[in-house]
Amino acid sequence: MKFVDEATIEVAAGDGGNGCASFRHEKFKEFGGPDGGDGGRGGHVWALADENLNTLVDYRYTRRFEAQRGEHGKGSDMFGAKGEDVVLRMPVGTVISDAETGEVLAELLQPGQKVMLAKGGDGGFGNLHFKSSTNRAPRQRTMGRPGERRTLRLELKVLADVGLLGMPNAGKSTLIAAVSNARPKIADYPFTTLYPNLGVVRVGPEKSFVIADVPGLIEGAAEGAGLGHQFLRHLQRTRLLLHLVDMAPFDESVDPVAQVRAIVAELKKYDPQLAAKPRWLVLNKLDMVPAEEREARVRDVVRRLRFKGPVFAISALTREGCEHLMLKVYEYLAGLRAAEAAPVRVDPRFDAGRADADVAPEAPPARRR
Ligand SMILES: Nc1nc2c(ncn2[C@@H]2O[C@H](COP(=O)(O)OP(=O)(O)OP(=O)(O)O)[C@@H](O)[C@H]2O)c(=O)[nH]1
Ligand SMILES: [Mg+2]
Repeated sequence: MKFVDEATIEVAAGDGGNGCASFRHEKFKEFGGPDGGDGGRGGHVWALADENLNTLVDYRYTRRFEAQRGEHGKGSDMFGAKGEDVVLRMPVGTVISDAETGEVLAELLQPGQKVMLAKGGDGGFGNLHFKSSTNRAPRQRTMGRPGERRTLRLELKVLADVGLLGMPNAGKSTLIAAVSNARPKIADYPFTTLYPNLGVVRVGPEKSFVIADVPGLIEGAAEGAGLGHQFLRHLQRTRLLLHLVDMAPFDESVDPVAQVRAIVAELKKYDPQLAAKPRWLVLNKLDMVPAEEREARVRDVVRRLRFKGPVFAISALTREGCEHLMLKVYEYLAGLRAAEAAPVRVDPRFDAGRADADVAPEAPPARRR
C-alpha cells in the first residue's frame, strides 16, 4: 500500500558558470586588455507552500529536480547569464528534512512561504576581474562553484484543529461525514479509512474549524501493527483529540474500557506529547444501546477509566448529540484563540516555568574606574 503523504526527493542546484580568460582583439591595438567575463550563478531550488495542494503525490513520480547551471563567461566583457531557479510547489503542512541527518530544514506553515532547498553555485571570475595596476594582462580566471545537492525527506502533516482518534470501526468517518463537508468512505469493516480526511465544520457564520479523520489505530500500532502509527503524526498539530469509542461492538466480549486503554497506551508509546494533548471522550453508537441502559453504561465506562475530561454520548449515525459536541468543540477552540490573541507577557528572566530558558545570564555591572 502506498501513501502519498511522504516522499523522498533529490534536489540539485545549478553549478556556477566558469569565468573566462580572454583578451581584446582590436585592429591597431596590439595589447588589448583582458575582457573575460564572469560566469553566471547556478539556479537555486526552492520550495513554495501552495494552499491549493493537498498531497505530495507529485513527488512520488518525479523525484529528481535540477536547476539550470549558470552560463560560462565569455570574451568581449560578456558575463554568463544566471541559471533559472526551480520552484517546487508543496502543500501547506509539509515538513522538509535532510534525509541523511534527519535534521528538519523547514516547515511550510503559511501559504506563499518560500524556502531555499539548494543554493546555486556562484559563477567564477573572468580575467577582467583580476586586472590591476601591476598586472595588466592577467590570465587567471576561476571556475564556477558547484551547486548544492541534497536528498530531502518530505512529510505532510495535516493542519487540523481537531483530530479524531479511535479503534477501527469506531465511527470516526461517520462522525466527520455527519458534521462536516467531508465525504469519506464508511463501511462496517475495520481499516476502511486508509488516508486522512479533512473536513470543515461550520457551527455558524464565520465560525468554523477543521477536523481530521485518520485511519483507526490498534494495539501494537506503535510497533507498526495495522496501518501503524504513520498517521499519528497528523494528530500532532491538532489542539484537541476526540477519542471515539464504540459502545456497541459486534463482539459483545469486547470491553470499551479496554479499547480506550489500548489506544492511550499506543499514544504514549508513540509520542508522550500527543498523549498529553487535551482529549475528550466521545462515546458513540448510543442508538444501539437500549434507552434505559444508556446512562448507566456511560457512567460505568467513565468511572472505570477514571476519566476526568469532558465526556459526550452521541450517535454519529442518527446524529444525536453531534451538534452539541461540535458547539462545545468550537467554544473550546475559540477560547484558546482568544487566549493566544492576548498573550500574557512575562519577562523570560522571571518565567521560572521555562525549562529551556535560553536567556543569557545578566552581564555583571561594569566596574567604575
Ligand atoms: N448504529 C450505529 N452505527 C454506527 C454509528 N457510527 C458508525 N456506525 C457504523 O459503524 C461502521 C464503521 O463506521 P466508520 O465511520 O467507517 O468507522 P471508522 O472509525 O471510520 O473506521 P475505520 O476507518 O476503519 O477506522 C459503519 O458500518 C457505520 O455505519 C452509530 O452511531 N450508530
Ligand atoms: Mg474511517
